[in-house]
Amino acid sequence: MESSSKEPSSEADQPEEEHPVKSDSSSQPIKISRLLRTEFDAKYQIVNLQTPLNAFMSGHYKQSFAFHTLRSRLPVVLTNVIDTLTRDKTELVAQFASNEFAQAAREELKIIIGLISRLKYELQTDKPFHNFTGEEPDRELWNNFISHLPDGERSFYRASSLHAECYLHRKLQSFLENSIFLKSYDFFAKVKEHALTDNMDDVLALTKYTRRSENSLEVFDELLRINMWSNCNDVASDTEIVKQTNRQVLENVAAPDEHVLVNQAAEIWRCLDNQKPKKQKQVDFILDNAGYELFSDFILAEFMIEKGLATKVRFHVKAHPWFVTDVTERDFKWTLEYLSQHADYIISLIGKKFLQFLDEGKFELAPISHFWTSPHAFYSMPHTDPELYSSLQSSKLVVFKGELNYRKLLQDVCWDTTQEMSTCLRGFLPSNICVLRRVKSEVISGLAEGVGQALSRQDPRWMVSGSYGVIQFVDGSREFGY
Ligand SMILES: O=P(O)(O)OC[C@H]1O[C@](O)(CO)[C@@H](O)[C@@H]1O
Repeated sequence: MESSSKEPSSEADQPEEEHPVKSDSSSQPIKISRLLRTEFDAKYQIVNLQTPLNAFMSGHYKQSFAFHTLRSRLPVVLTNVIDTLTRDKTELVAQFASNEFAQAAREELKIIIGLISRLKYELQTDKPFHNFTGEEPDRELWNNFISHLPDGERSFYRASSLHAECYLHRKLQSFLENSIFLKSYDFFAKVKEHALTDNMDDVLALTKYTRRSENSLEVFDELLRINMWSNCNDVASDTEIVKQTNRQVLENVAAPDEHVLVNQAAEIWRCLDNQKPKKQKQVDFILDNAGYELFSDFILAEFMIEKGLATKVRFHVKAHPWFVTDVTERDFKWTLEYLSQHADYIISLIGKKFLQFLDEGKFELAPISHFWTSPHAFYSMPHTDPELYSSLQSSKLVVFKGELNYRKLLQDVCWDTTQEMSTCLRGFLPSNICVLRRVKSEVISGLAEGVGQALSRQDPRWMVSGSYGVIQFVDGSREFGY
């Protein structure tokens, strides 16, 4: 989803270009953008700064990844959706409408393309968020949220980027929800399917590697690292590292990995492997991306079940397509079916085993909650979705996968990198918490003193490249008496 095929058409469409010029005082090239505000910056009051410490991530700060996302990445996502709809028009009409209604479906498709173009224009011109006025099941939640945003934080570049990104993806989905013919269409279904089918070598390698694993902390630690590195769907295609890293982990799992900035595997192991036998030990996975990442989630969950670390793993999926590659119920089931029917015997066997786990209640799909596709940071869960919060309280460990979950845990704030994670959670601690995430934005906490500074000197893009990761743990036991 990262490549664009459209030419920018207006000033607001122009990507940020940085033209190297010679400064007067030295022969060093400097960037014009450092000297001049662009028309865009002036119009939308963008400041040429990094995100200040303790501020929300926002497109307001030009030197932030949030700005890059709003200015360059999200318009491309929308352009690609429009391109796909235009390209697949005939196929879609045939799939979703009978002959009798083909013309009406074509008209509707045109309207949807128009709505997406309008959303893109609103994004590029920092327009305010609009209420939801259709049949969205979570309409009230969203409208309530929008109405409580302070005046100056209700548009794309003024809002926190968490809110802006969530709003954009929610609006995109609402165009389908409110359609007649395309209600059940998923703009990103094919992208998600390819995220698995294009990576079957990795699926097979991981399957073979994890058969007959020992029940030990070392193996568990490896699996956590493999799983954390699998969180790569969203990382820009400039990072060849992404593909390689997982292979490296598979090939040389014993090697110390200085790209894992925090590794609390031992604490997670202790939390699950406490000697006291328990009748029920449930682990919850708050899933992120479909494809190879979801497969690697199944592998980690399988290990937990088979080694007695959990009696049940409950998977939380998104209520509807979300952030391009997030797992929905359909993706979850499609993945299991695809694996179980695969021509490769080993893959089909593992697919069938996972289906059996589902039958036996060792794997479970959690009830669908709109909280995961809301704009809310997780600390608000006890108030906005008390039922979900209390269901997580019965879990031994809640595993949060990926970047967006991490940002929601930390409220999308640019914390001091050494801030304790438990502080950043702002009281959100339904149970023990584990996060497995590649670092893709400036939101991070829990690093040792000096690590952030050293990385910034060595690699200024360390926070956004996706080539560093964290395996973090927050102990919820004291509070809840586990
Ligand atoms: O799939 P993940 O790990 O949640 O990553 C997606 C997120 O990462 C980003 O690319 C950077 O924060 C966001 O735009 C998006 O929220």
